[in-house]
Amino acid sequence: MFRYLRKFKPNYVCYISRKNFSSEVRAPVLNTARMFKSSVFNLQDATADQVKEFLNSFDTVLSDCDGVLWINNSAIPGSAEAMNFFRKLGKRIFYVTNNSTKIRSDFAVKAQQLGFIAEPEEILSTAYLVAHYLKGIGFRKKVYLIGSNGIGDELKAVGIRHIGVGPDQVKQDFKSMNSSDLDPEVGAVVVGFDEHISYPKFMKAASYLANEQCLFVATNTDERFPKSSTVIIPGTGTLVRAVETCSERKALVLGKPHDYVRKFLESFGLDPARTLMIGDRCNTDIEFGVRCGFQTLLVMTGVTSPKELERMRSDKKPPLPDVVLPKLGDIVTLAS
Ligand SMILES: C[C@H](OP(=O)(O)O)C(=O)O
Ligand SMILES: [Mg+2]
Repeated sequence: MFRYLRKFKPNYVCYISRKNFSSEVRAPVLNTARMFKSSVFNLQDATADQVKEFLNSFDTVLSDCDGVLWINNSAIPGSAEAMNFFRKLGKRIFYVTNNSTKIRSDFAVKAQQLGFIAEPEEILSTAYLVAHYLKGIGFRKKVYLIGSNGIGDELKAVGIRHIGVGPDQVKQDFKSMNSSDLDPEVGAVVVGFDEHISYPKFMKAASYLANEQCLFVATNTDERFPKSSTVIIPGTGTLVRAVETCSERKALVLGKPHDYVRKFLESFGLDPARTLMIGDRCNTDIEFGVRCGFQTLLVMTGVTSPKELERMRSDKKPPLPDVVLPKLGDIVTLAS
């Protein structure tokens, strides 16, 4: 069994065995990205040989979606070419997204329409993870869902009933809500992205969670969606933290950078040292890659701006990516 030693933080040295990328051992391994002798290495400064060696240093590509491949429904220029280029090189491809608004097959259709080669089985979305988790623990009750049909349909696909999708506006004096408004069969509250979020939904979620036996599961805690130029788009983390506050409970979060998605990926027998995690957000994508011992590539087309990265780098604020690129498509130009 191979064992690798790598300084992860100045006062933090730990080991990783090649096959185990448990978050208990947080040691990314020495790898080609390390050959650049510093983290946050801009691949645009690499020599042609270094780019070649980097491309030969991984067999599997896990790519985040929002902010790396597309923003909303517009592909980021060059990203489809890059992902299809990796596939042509024989790399295994997974799309690992904290987005919970679609079932896997709909994500695959969206990706194909934007020029990406993608199969449903290659999509790892948090809606699918929620259904996979509840089915895995033998959950038989009903879910009160703050979220979209993406989660609802994945739950239905594994035979789990749910209520709550869609608008739920304040009808009367909201303080007059009483237990007759609650469904006694509910045994879990799930929180994902919900454009119809409302005060009654917070009241219902908190009331169900007043029962300690009621499970509390969340898809992700991204603070914001990738920035548009002028407005801030609150992410799912906004909703999850609100329900945590009013319920005085902590959610089990299934998406990046947390344990459940890591454990799910372990079932594919990936070799951490030869896996590349590509992301636009350091506290989810890069953190996830570092926890798993993957190589990490940060692109500047989503949440993290060059200025923010510079600040993180000067503050030595982990997790820092191994390598960076302005946009994913640049890798094809560098390799040609
Ligand atoms: C931002 C996140 O998507 P991801 O960047 O993980 O694809 C989400 O849609 O909540
Ligand atoms: Mg993203």
